[in-house]
Amino acid sequence: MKINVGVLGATGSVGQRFVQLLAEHPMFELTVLAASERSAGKKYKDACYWFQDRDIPENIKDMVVVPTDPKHEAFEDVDIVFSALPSDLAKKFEPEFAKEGKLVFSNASAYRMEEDVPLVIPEVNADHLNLIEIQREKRGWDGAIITNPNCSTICAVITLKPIMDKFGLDSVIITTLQAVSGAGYNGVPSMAILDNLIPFIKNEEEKMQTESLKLLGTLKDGKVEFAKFKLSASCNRVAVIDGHTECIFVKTENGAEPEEIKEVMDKFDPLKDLNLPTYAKPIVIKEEIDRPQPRLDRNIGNGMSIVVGRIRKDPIFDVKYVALEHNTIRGAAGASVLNAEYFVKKYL
Ligand SMILES: NC(=O)C1=CN([C@@H]2O[C@H](COP(=O)(O)OP(=O)(O)OC[C@H]3O[C@@H](n4cnc5c(N)ncnc54)[C@H](OP(=O)(O)O)[C@@H]3O)[C@@H](O)[C@H]2O)C=CC1
Ligand SMILES: N[C@@H](CC(=O)OP(=O)(O)O)C(=O)O
Repeated sequence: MKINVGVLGATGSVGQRFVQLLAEHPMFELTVLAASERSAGKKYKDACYWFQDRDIPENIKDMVVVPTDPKHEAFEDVDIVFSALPSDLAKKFEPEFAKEGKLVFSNASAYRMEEDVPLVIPEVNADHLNLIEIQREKRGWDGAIITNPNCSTICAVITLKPIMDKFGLDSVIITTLQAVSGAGYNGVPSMAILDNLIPFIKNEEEKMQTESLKLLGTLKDGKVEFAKFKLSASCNRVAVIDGHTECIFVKTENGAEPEEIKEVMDKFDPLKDLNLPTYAKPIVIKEEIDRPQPRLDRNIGNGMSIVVGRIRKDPIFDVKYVALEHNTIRGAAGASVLNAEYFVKKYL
C-alpha cells in the first residue's frame, strides 16, 4: 500500500521538483498540494507558473491546491508532508504539521541546526534519524521534523564522507559557483546575473560551515557531537540555471594521494542494497580533463549523483577536485524524498 503524501510550497521552484519526483512514485501517493492563500482553490496548472522542461504530470495538473493548514480536511489521510516552504514560513508551519502527527521532511533551513532535529543525508549519517525519539519526547508531538541540508552543503559533504572515513579530515576549503535556480524563480534578476558573477549569497557560507560539521558529526548519548575539522567556504552566484559546481581543497589527517581519494569516492555506495527508488550512486567520477560541467553532467543519476572530476594533487593541501550537483534535485527535493524513502524502509 502506498503512503499518502503532501507537498507544502508545491507551486515554487523546489515544490515543482517535488511534484516531478512524487507524481508516479512507487512508495508514495501524492494526494495534497498546498501553497499560499493566493493559490488555494485553484487547479495546480493555474496556480503554478511551471518552468520545468517537462510538462506538469497529467495526474497532477488538475488537482486543486489547498491552503497550508494542517487541520484542512485534505491532510486527514496524509502521513508525510514534504516542505518546500520559504524558511520563515517553515518556522511557523512545520511544527503545526508535526503536532498533527505528520512526518515533515523539510527542505527549509528553519530547524536544521536545532539539537533534537535530524539533519540527514542517508548515505552519510542515517543514524541521526534516531534523534526523533528525543524530539517527540521534548516537543510532545507524535509527528516529527526531519531536515535535509542546504544544497551546497550536500554536494560537499557527500564527497567528504568517504575521505573522512578513510583518511580523516584536517582542513577543507570550498569555493562554490551556484546556479540561479537556488534562489528561486524570482530570486536573481537577469540584469544582475547575465554577463556577471555575484560573489555573495546571504548566509550560505555560514550554513555550509556549520551544517557540514553536524552532518559529519557523531550521534552519542542523544546528541550530535560535531566533527572537528576546519572548513572555510566562499560562495558565488553564476549564470547557470541548474547545477552547483564546487572547487574543493582537502587536507587529510593521515595524508592521501589523488588516486586513493578517487578510489574511496568511487567505492562509496552505502545504500545500494536497499532499492530506494530515488537512490543513485552517490558519487560518479568523470575522467575527462574538462568535466564536470553543469549543462552536460547535472542529470547523471537522474540528478541524484554528485559528479566529481579533476581529482589532483594540491601544492598546499593534499588534493583538490571539482564536484557538481543538481541543486534542485540532489540539493533539494530529491534529498527530502530520499530521506523519506530511507525512513519508511528502516523505521515504519
Ligand atoms: N531552490 C533551491 O535550490 C533550494 C531551495 N531550498 C529551500 O526550499 C524552500 C523553497 O524554495 P523555493 O522553491 O526556491 O521558493 P519559491 O519562492 O520558488 O516557492 C515558495 C513556495 O512557498 C509558497 N508560499 C509563499 N508564501 C506562502 C504562505 N504565506 N503560506 C503558504 N505558502 C506560501 C509559495 O506559494 P504561492 O505560489 O501560492 O505563492 C510557493 O509554493 C526554501 O526554504 C529554500 O531556502 C533549499 C535548497 C535548495
Ligand atoms: N541558498 C541556496 C538555496 C537555498 O535555499 O538554501 P537553503 O535551503 O539553505 O535555504 C542557493 O541559493 O543556491
